[in-house]
Amino acid sequence: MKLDRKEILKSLETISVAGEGKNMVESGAVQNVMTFGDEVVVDLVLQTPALHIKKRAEVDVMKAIHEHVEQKAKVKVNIKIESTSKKPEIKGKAIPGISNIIAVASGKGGVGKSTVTANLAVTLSKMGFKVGILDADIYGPSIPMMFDVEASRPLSVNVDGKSKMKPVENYGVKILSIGFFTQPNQAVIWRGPMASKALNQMIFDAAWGELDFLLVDLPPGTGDIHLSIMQSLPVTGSVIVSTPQNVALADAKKGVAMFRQESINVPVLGIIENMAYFTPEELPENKYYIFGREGAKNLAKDIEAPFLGEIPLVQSLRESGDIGRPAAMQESTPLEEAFEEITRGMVQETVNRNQSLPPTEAIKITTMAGCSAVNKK
Ligand SMILES: Nc1ncnc2c1ncn2[C@@H]1O[C@H](COP(=O)(O)OP(=O)(O)OP(=O)(O)O)[C@@H](O)[C@H]1O
Repeated sequence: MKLDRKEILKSLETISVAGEGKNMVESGAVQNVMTFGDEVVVDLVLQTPALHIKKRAEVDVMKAIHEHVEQKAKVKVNIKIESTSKKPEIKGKAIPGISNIIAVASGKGGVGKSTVTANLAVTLSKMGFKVGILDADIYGPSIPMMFDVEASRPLSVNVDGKSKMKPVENYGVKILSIGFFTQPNQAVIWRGPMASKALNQMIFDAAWGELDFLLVDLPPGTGDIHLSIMQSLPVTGSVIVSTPQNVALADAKKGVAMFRQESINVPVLGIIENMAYFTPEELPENKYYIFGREGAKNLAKDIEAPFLGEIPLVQSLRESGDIGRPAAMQESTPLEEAFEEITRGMVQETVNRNQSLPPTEAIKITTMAGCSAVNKK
């Protein structure tokens, strides 16, 4: 069997890379096509490290050649990532010692963003990562309660002759929250610039030490405060929490649009579906889809973002939040497993995203993703 290179190129003109209008040949994504007997090697250059786009490009190339040229051709696709000026760039000053800053956002309030943040943090810590949470929810900082440190206050420490805030620590997670600086029950009304200043201090004037992940629990919505955080902090990526309900999904979509707008350009590492279904503790097999079914999963598909997983609505998750001991700490439970799967996905997406960053950071985190806790399935 001899394969014709021109025919192969013609077949590749029928497909495009996800997110690009032009066909693969015209857009320059196809760099080279080589044939050896019944073998074809296609070299592709993509501008995004997103795993699902790479996978889709590979499958599309194979399909096009099998359908239009030769069904039995052995197709090999080599993919190289070459970032252009459009690539997500990290803005703001790098913070020494902090490898990845992940913004957790929701769009709508009350969908469980803080609950998810707290459980992602303890899961990352159990996996061996060094983790911090910056609770930036100026309207209702709930992280101190979820970690049972409401009465604590950050101490001042001296670092290289400068006085810095030492984060409060519990369950292996370092925490700074806007809630530490307000009285309980005091309504916090911060104007955008004031809140940004306080947040900047909690990041740049704090002694976080070495962190693999700093999770930022954002306020709900897509307001000024989000814009200033995104533009002043070197945010690696964002994670969006939504329930399957339409009103929550519409707001989650706005959140995604905010992260993807040109002036912000923070990659969306994934969508998490919270309160996916209700399960009574005594009847764990029963699932009631009270907010609708798979809404956030479908949203992820629509906007071509990874779906990281779902968390059911269970009473123990609410209770553990209220008593200040995140549910994912309880071993061998379905909730622990669900959070582990989601966390592994988030780490993997961070690794993928970091392929377009300077090697030091990417290598560091890639090595850790190989650790047994992260790979455990
Ligand atoms: N999967 C779940 N099952 C049961 N209860 C949950 C679940 N997720 C969250 N909750 C509860 O719902 C309430 C709201 O959750 P949480 O404070 O995490 O939401 P949020 O999105 O951070 O809210 P906001 O940012 O608007 O303050 C809390 O009481 C929490 O315990």
